[in-house]
Amino acid sequence: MLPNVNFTETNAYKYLADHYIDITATHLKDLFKSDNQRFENFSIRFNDILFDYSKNRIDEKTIALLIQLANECSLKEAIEAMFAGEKINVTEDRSVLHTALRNVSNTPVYADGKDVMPEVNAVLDHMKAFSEAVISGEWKGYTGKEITDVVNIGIGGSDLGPVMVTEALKAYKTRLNAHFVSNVDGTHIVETLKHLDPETTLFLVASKTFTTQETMANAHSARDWFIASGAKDADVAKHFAALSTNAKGVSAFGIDTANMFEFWDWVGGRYSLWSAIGLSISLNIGFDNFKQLLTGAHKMDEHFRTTPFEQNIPVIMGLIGVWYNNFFEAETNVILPYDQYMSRFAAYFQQGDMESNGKSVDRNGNAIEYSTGPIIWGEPGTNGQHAFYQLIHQGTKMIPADFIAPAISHNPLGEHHKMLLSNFFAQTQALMNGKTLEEVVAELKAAGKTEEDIAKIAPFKVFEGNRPTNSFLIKEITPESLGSLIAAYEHKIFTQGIIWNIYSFDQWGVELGKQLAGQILPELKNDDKITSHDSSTNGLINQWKEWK
Ligand SMILES: O=P(O)(O)OC[C@H]1O[C@H](O)[C@@H](O)[C@@H](O)[C@@H]1O
Repeated sequence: MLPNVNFTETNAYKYLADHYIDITATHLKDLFKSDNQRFENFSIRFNDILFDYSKNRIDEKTIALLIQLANECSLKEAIEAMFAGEKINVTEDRSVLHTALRNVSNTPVYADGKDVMPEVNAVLDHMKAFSEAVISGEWKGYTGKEITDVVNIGIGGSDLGPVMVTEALKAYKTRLNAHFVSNVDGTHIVETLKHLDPETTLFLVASKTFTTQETMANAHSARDWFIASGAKDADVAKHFAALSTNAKGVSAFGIDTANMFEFWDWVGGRYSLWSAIGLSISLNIGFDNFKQLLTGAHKMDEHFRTTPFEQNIPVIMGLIGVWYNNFFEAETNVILPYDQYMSRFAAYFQQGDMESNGKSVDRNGNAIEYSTGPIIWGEPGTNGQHAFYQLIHQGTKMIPADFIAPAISHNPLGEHHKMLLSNFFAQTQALMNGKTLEEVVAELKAAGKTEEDIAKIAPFKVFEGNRPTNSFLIKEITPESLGSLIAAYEHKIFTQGIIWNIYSFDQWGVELGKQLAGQILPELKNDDKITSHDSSTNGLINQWKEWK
């Protein structure tokens, strides 16, 4: 059972509300001035990850009260409930056990009274054998040629994780070329297939339910393209594999169940990259590296489960997020990887976080009166600096930012990495310190500007600073460190869901649009004028019918 506490009614919440007034009276740079141990006090080393949260609008009392809040909301018990396989996804009546998928310690994990580890390991063995056969070239296409290209067809959780990890770990690429098709827009699959050869292409149809419209449409089009090349139905087995929980659906599609990689309903879509959904990752970076990814995540799982909250990275991340979300009324959280390979990291956690905690009903089914999940966004640095950082530095909104950078680059080209990292360090410093009017005036004077010019321009050059950041400095982006980092973000989402008293593992909000699209699709198949909807929807459909 998950705890059921309205966090706004806890003692900690009341203390935090008072404490918030004190903190807002203090500038972040002054917090540094008054504590020369601030970095040591507010940073955590975990293997090759340094998590520095000292540039946040917090002091020791803030952290103590936030931890009291976590305790009053029984976070510890909730963590145990998840790891123990309790059905904490209540509205779908399911356990939440993505942690079992990466349980490299192999200790038993129970769902519905049954140890899931033998099944988990059997699928991993299958993935290993398949990946090795395809990568080595032992697995041949229907005309006897080796596979050169792998196309993952999936959407949402069956796409974003594999894409993000494959990109992030491109430095570990095998000889296979990776492609990802997700959008039902025909352009996506047409553009992908244009450059591929059916004789050397392997399709992975990735869908937990095996009913998702976009994925099924793309899988059928891929199959048609394959058959149109002269292949026979019997050849499909050599070129299509399925990653799914739905064996019946897979057989009905015509994929050999020997080529089906199974997972289970206790794996949420957006937490599924660790499951058979990760087969594209295993093909693209090799199974051993995939295993390292699991190992890194497992290490973070252990850290989350056993480390006191004061030293617990996901718990601290989650609580600081609550602090900004519910006291400072920050609406978003920007993720800024200073690593080109991690360009899809923010997009991945847009689903991870927003689909999990974008909820407005609490665990009692009552409408919520406080703010829940933040809007997640972001792009890799330094591109973001030349696009949207203006608003982060000088806009009217507070935007807590996560900076992530590897100490060692996979591409140590000249001075590039030093330049990149100088930007990372400088940005967090600039956001914290800002620049006062006096500093601006002094600078302009030194540059020889007249009093008149200075008066005209100075106010626009002032930076208030006091803008919070977390920094993750990672020794190197390896499968293991990436696995740990992803798991830390997953558990941050969990922590926040517990505090907000919401169910983080369902996603009913994606249903309504699907349902209405199902009603509209038949109306698009004839030329009849549509009058059954509101005037806007009718107008749009009828104009489309005129133009199509
Ligand atoms: O893997 P599937 O079943 O194709 O689902 C793909 C996606 O569908 C919906 O949008 C949601 O349920 C997502 O959480 C899910 O990731």
